[in-house]
Amino acid sequence: MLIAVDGPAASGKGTIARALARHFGLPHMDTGALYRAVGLSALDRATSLDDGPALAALAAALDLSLLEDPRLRHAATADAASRISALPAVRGALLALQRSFAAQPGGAVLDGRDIGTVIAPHAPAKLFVTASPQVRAARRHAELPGSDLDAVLADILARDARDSGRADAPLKQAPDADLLDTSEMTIDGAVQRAIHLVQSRTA
Ligand SMILES: Nc1ncnc2c1ncn2[C@@H]1O[C@H](COP(=O)(O)OP(=O)(O)OP(=O)(O)O)[C@@H](O)[C@H]1O
Ligand SMILES: Nc1ccn([C@@H]2O[C@H](COP(=O)(O)O)[C@@H](O)[C@H]2O)c(=O)n1
Repeated sequence: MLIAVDGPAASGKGTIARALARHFGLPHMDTGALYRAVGLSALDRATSLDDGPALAALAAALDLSLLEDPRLRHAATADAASRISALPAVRGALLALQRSFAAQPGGAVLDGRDIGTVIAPHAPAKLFVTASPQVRAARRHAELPGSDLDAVLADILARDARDSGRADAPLKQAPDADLLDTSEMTIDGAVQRAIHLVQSRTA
């Protein structure tokens, strides 16, 4: 069973994707972490966030230990990830890794921005998870001690605009994806709804 989960920043797609993976006994890939790792690697090396060839080289030889780095969740890393992910050379360098994860026997759950549209458009179950920007900002603010709610909201809106507005693999709902707006849902409620939607697509 292959499940594609997409949505904007802090919508809850990672929480839902992990819960689906546990429920259906599938491996899970957080593809945003790959872009964050490339962004973090670029910040560490002072590589320009506009230098496509240099960033693609970092992505192609990605140090997977960076996926465990706590700095991956910092706002500066998220911002860098959002900038470098607009570059086709970077996206191209991460494509094979994601597609081969999606192609493993038995299936997988992947979450990101372009899973249902580019990485696995053939996935039988696709969710587009969203929530209002205010709700997403409040959730992210609660996760980041010492953060400023207005700054978190501004960061989320800027990332939404960049992720949706780029030419290559923009954030958008696939035509055959089920929309799941979690603004008014608890985590448990959202997970139960997601399981039901996947079951109805794969029965
Ligand atoms: N339905 C919900 N109700 C309340 N809190 C939620 C809900 N879903 C997720 N959360 C919380 O919101 C925060 C963001 O969720 P999560 O990390 O799953 O979002 P995401 O879309 O994967 O974020 P990102 O794209 O930035 O990686 C987490 O603290 C999570 O526990
Ligand atoms: N499939 C994807 C996944 C992520 N991105 C970019 O990475 C940034 C960080 O992702 P999170 O899911 O961890 O928030 C995100 O803002 C996107 O710019 C992507 O382009 N494609």
